Amino acid sequence: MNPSCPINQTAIWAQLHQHQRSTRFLHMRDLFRQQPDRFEQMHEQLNGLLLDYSKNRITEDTLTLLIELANIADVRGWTDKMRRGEKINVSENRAVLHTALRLPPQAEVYVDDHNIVPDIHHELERAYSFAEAVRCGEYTGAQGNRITDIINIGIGGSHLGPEMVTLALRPFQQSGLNIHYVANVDGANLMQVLEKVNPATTIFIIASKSFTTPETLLNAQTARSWFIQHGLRETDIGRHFIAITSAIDKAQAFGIQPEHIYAMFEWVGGRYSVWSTIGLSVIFAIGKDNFQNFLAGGRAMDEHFFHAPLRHNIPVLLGLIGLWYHTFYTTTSHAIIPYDHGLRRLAAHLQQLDMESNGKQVSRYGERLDFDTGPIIWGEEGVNCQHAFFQLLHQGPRLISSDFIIPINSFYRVSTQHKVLVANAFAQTEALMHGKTLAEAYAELMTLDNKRRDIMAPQKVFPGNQPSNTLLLDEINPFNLGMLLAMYEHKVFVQGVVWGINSFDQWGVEYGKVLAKHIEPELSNTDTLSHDASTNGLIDYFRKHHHETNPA
Ligand SMILES: O=P(O)(O)OC[C@H]1O[C@](O)(CO)[C@@H](O)[C@@H]1O
Repeated sequence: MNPSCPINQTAIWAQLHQHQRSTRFLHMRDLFRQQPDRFEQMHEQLNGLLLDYSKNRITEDTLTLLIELANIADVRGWTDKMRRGEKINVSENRAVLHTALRLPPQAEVYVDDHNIVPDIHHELERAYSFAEAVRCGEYTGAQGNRITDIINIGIGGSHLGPEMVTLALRPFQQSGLNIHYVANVDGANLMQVLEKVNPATTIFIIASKSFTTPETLLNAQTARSWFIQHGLRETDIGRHFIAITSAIDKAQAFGIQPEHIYAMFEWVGGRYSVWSTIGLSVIFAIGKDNFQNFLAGGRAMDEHFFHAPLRHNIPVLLGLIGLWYHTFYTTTSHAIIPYDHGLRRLAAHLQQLDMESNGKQVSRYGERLDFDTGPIIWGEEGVNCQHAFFQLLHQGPRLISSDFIIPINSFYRVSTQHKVLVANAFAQTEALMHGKTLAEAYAELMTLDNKRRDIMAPQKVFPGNQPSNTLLLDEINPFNLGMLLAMYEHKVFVQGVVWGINSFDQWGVEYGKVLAKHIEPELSNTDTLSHDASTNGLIDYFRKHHHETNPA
């Protein structure tokens, strides 16, 4: 698509709107009745991953139209541009090469005539060696102590991906190291971690691509002061503080020694960076072999995405089905429901991945898009969410799509419990799809008198027709997790391409940062305020009621 032919002015766009109007009263219950082999027709498999997308408000015609839309939007062409290293992040004039992070050492990808693959592997090998030296006790703290704790200080993409992967792969943790994450500038986050550790046995990773993110830098400075106040010397900082950044000079200015700086690359966005040395905390936890399996899983999904026909392409199908709801049904949200305790931070990671990428209403050419784009991503681990917000999914008035992510096997050898977990997940997708009719509700209430039945039956109706995708994984292991995360990255990419969005910048985050910089000194001084009445009132109230307390 180019500016002269926006996607919403194409014939296929109008056809999809027409198709939505003519099919919107179809109930999935009937679609399953009419098409007994619906599961056979509407599932895909890749290695240890199965996607069942049959519980969606779609027919074969819907898919044909959506694939046509993907072709018109040139999803294939944009994918090729991305993997070849063309600067598709036009607003920042950058290539977008998180897929290169997953390539084997012998591959070649060029940015400005420079093959970046050896650089990637050089940095990863440095990270593997350092983590191994720490894990085996060869690298010690400044006072000769064995390292026991790693604290990753970073926010957004420099936090969410690494934390989520570390939690998810807990059973694969090889070291006795405790891995902590500090993201929030709320001092409570850092302090609650620091009170658990000994500075002489702790390594701080300052993870910041830009090395300018105020929250991260303030946390890093506070950690450094705490380190000195707790018995270590200024000269010991070099042994306990390391950085991952693309701003090497800034990390050095902070006092980090060059041999402890791991390079990040300009052509990878924060929310796509867990595959790079930003994943160092993960490497500390699970070691080189497991991390390489994680990369291999991502690469397997890349190969599938690059080569499988669109009709059988897992990220393409997920992207198009999501777009069908968000744009043509104008739904506003999509839930992520992993039935796995280890994946409890998956929704948080995907929130950033999806909403920071596609939460936009202007095209990559600067034109206003007058259709609905990126959804609100939210979610919680199953089954906890069943006892929290599932009521609204089952009987609330809104159409809300969701992804159920379910491992078939648990690492913890608790089959009996695991079957209960999985049965709950399957039951939810069935209930959401099938619902319960008024007649069925009346039939269930035979023992009540008629008056009571008339009151109760409507309350027991489940409209159903609530769409869901189910993703089954053999188990949550590094390879499968790699496939899963890369799958979501490509899903977001497909949607961004069709909507005509640049999914790789994040200007929306900048404005709030600028205003915070203005307000921060105003909280301490007595200058006259010139904001709106609400903001003035809040600052004024804070000034009157805040008690100054800082560490000695
Ligand atoms: O790694 P950095 O540069 O500190 O940035 C952290 C995060 O801040 C953002 O720019 C905005 O939230 C994210 O895109 C990024 O992941």
